[in-house]
Amino acid sequence: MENIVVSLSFRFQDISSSGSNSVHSMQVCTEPKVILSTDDIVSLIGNKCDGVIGQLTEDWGDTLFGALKKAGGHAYSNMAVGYNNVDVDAATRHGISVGNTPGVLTETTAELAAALTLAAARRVVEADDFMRAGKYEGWLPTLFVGNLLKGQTVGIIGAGRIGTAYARMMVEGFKMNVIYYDLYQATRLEKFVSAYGQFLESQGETPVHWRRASSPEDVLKEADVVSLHPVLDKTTYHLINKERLALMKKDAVLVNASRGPVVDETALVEHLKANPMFRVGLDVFEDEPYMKPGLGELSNAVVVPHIASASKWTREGMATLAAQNVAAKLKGWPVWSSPNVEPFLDEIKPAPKAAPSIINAKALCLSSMP
Ligand SMILES: NC(=O)C1=CN([C@@H]2O[C@H](COP(=O)(O)OP(=O)(O)OC[C@H]3O[C@@H](n4cnc5c(N)ncnc54)[C@H](O)[C@@H]3O)[C@@H](O)[C@H]2O)C=CC1
Ligand SMILES: O=C(O)C(=O)CO
Repeated sequence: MENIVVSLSFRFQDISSSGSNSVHSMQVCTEPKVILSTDDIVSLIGNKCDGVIGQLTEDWGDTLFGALKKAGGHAYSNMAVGYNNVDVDAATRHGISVGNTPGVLTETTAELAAALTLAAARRVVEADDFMRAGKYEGWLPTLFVGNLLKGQTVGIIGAGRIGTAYARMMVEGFKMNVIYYDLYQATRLEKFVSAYGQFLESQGETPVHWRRASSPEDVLKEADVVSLHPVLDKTTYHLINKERLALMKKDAVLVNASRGPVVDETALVEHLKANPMFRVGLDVFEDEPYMKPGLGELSNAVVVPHIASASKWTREGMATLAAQNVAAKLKGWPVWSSPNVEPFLDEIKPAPKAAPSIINAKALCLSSMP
């Protein structure tokens, strides 16, 4: 009998009908309290638990991995692609695998970043408030004038899966040029923009272009819109600070759907106050669930509560991948080595007998397939 603790209630797909004789017992936490503390999770783990699916709001460090190991556990998965809340070295020391859920969030998160870009650039939330307050007296040439995106430059910091998907949306949708900064070359993105530029030219339209920047500063100075999509680690903590904000255009749009601490939010509040034409769209906050003082009162900030991955398809996909990460480890199955996780989402064909994404697979010497 295997016990798995799931620290949030959601529709859970059957992971136990995969041909093995072992029986899984699954406890889905349905506490009305939605954010669990470390103590809550320790008591949910109890003294017999084989694996846990946890959330990005939880602090998965030595205490929790120690408690899981003591309860006989050896598998953990974040129900998220980002895992800055997980001390992977601590998990490895305890012999526990750490899964995450890449790929199924890419387009959903990029779409919300695009929505925040438009909302901020075209002042959608301010205008909606104005309308509901009964202040609209008739069309005016000067009412809620914002920024046109077409032909401008979008800057991407962190051009991985989500950064690339967002860039493509802005290129295809608004014919924006791209400047990006990443530690690695975004070859797929470069090829796409080049090919799309050639297509536009063949239609007699102005082509789009891309440029790989040599520093974040380069992006911030040149771009009209900057969207942040890097991982959160020591290299990206407060990547956007007072000095770098000062480099941006006075009427630029900044979007953050990565992690709150990538931006020094206190510096951002001061920048927004001093530059009323500068606008931000924020899905994530430095001290979630709180905003830094003053941010909530600023009309040049659009703020939403970390909903970038909140589409039904994505949330079901995240749950499926997280469950399969844990179940596969408990069954001793190998780790999926392809970035394509679609085979795990097929509702007709059985899922591959593999763990979709294990971060410390190498450190734990887990075998891989295909
Ligand atoms: N707001 C939300 O609901 C969501 C937020 N996220 C966040 O987005 C992040 C990115 O997700 P993916 O695109 O799937 O990951 P990814 O791993 O494909 O992309 C991250 C990119 O950041 C780059 N990077 C790392 N350090 C950097 C640095 N110092 N400067 C510039 N770039 C750097 C990497 O080279 C990589 O290309 C996640 O780690 C997570 O924190 C992800 C999904 C939903
Ligand atoms: O997957 C992630 O990293 C998230 O932030 C989920 O929304």
